[in-house]
Amino acid sequence: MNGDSHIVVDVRAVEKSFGEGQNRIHVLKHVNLEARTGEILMLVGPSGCGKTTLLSAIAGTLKIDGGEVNVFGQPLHDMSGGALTRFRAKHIGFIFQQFNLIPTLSIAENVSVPLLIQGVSNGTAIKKARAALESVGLGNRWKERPNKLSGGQQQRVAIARALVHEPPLVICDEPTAALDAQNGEIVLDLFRGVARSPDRAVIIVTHDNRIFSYADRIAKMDDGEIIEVHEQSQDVKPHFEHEAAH
Ligand SMILES: Nc1ncnc2c1ncn2[C@@H]1O[C@H](COP(=O)(O)OP(=O)(O)OP(=O)(O)O)[C@@H](O)[C@H]1O
Repeated sequence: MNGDSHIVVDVRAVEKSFGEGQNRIHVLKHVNLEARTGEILMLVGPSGCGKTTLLSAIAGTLKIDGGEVNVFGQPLHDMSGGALTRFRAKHIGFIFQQFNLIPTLSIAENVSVPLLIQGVSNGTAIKKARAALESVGLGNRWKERPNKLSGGQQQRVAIARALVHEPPLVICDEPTAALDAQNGEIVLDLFRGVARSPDRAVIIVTHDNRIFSYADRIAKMDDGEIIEVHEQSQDVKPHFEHEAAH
């Protein structure tokens, strides 16, 4: 990260509850968080503490009860319908826990979807999709359907799809859960490349302690609150821990 970084995600006093009456659970409790250009921000914390809920609020896929979510200066909490969809399509690449690949399309067609939404021609979209698949080590599988691929390979397709249109903000929920060390390293190096571009940022929710050294900052969450944000020196080259320490 450098001194010229800008705030790209500004989460302020965000509140979210699910359910009604006795079943109501308060999942986000006055959450404040910033993400800046040039960084990989990791969000960690125990299962059920609200990480995915917060990520969905930042991605604009979840309506919050209170507070503000500003992304590149745009108030997502005030946007709806087509404007929000268009904003997300252009600015945000997501990698969900479920890969959400379309089973009837080849993996190259799956990866080309974000480009087609932006009006890129079919031929150009497939060409770029194949290059994105190449970058995650699946260049020679481009014609195949998702169900022919392993879980880890499908996860890499989802990563290629999230990056293909070069969105300035990349948001990932457990992007390395199904990946071995070699592929995890390829993916984290791609994320680092994104985060080192001057106007881009990456936010990763993860339990995977093999990848913590790639974070510029780590935000710890517990029971609906951010309890600590810790800045990491990048003097030591980030590396993928080859021994899973789960
Ligand atoms: N759509 C929903 N309806 C009702 N409750 C929900 C909904 N989404 C999440 N929750 C609840 O909100 C709480 C936080 O869930 P969330 O998925 O954000 O946690 P998390 O920290 O991402 O967990 P994990 O690490 O296990 O993925 C949980 O108790 C969950 O059951």
